[in-house]
Amino acid sequence: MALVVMCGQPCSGKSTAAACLAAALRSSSTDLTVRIIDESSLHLGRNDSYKDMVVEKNLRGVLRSEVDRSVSRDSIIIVDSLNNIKQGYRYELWCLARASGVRYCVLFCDTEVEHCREWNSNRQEKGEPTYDSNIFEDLGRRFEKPDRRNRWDSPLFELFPSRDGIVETAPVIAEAVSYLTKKVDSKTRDVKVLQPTIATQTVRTTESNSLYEMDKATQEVVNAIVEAQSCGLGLPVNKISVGPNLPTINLQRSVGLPELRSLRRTFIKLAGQYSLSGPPPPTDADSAKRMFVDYLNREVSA
Ligand SMILES: Nc1ncnc2c1ncn2[C@@H]1O[C@H](COP(=O)(O)OP(=O)(O)OP(=O)(O)O)[C@@H](O)[C@H]1O
Repeated sequence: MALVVMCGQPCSGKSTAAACLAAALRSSSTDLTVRIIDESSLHLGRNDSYKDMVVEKNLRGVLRSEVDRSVSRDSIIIVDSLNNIKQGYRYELWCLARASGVRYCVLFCDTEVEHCREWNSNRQEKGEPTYDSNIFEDLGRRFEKPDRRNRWDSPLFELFPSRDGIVETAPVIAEAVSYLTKKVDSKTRDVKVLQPTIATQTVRTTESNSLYEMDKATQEVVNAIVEAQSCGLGLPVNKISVGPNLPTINLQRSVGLPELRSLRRTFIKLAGQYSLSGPPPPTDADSAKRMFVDYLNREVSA
């Protein structure tokens, strides 16, 4: 149905605004599916995700593949991340929306950087996770303000959190809700539903596909282990098959779900990093499963 891209400086109020928009959308219609995708929903920490270009690129890849998988004609997806780079990121998200033929908009928290800095340091007192100051300053410098003349920054809804605060009843939130939920008919000219083109479909089938396949295939391997272990009442289980012509999983000890999740995350990160300097991650499910099973057999050898 729609993709909403949050955008703003670090600690500018994006998550607060995303939550207000989601609440306003949900109260506008009870049968609307609204989902927020952010770093924490993918178990990614702020400082770890932005400490250098490699992990930052990896974070973008993971978020993008999650968006690619989730965006659909019957739900509203809100991507709550910095989305600070126009060409490298907002443009790619716009391409994903276009490839899926859904509505698209950007909700910008236009907060002056000195307020963001102050709110970031106030977070410490509230016991919330903060950005380290070097990471905060670096992200602040690199921020590329959205410009409504760009297709990928349009339509642009702007909030001014330091001046107006952020509330569910803000007029801009109401405008965004109306844009996102308006019924489109032949007379509705102010709502754009993006149409796929060959170019945007190609974007979908390249890098995001690799990450998507990797994500899905590794999840299937984890499910197979969890299922086999639950049948074996928590004892180590060997020779778990995940498909014909694939190596079997031979774990020397029983591995709990949190450890499996963490191994899976590390594996996906490593595969993403490898793809920066070498070949791209595997695009087919079997290769991804083979690599992940080999990795698990090596990592859980004692
Ligand atoms: N208008 C405001 N006035 C004062 N503090 C605010 C305001 N809006 C948000 N904050 C505070 O700023 C902090 C960051 O808010 P929020 O998490 O919404 O920002 P964010 O842009 O999503 O941050 P991040 O970049 O870490 O994802 C929170 O502690 C929040 O309470």
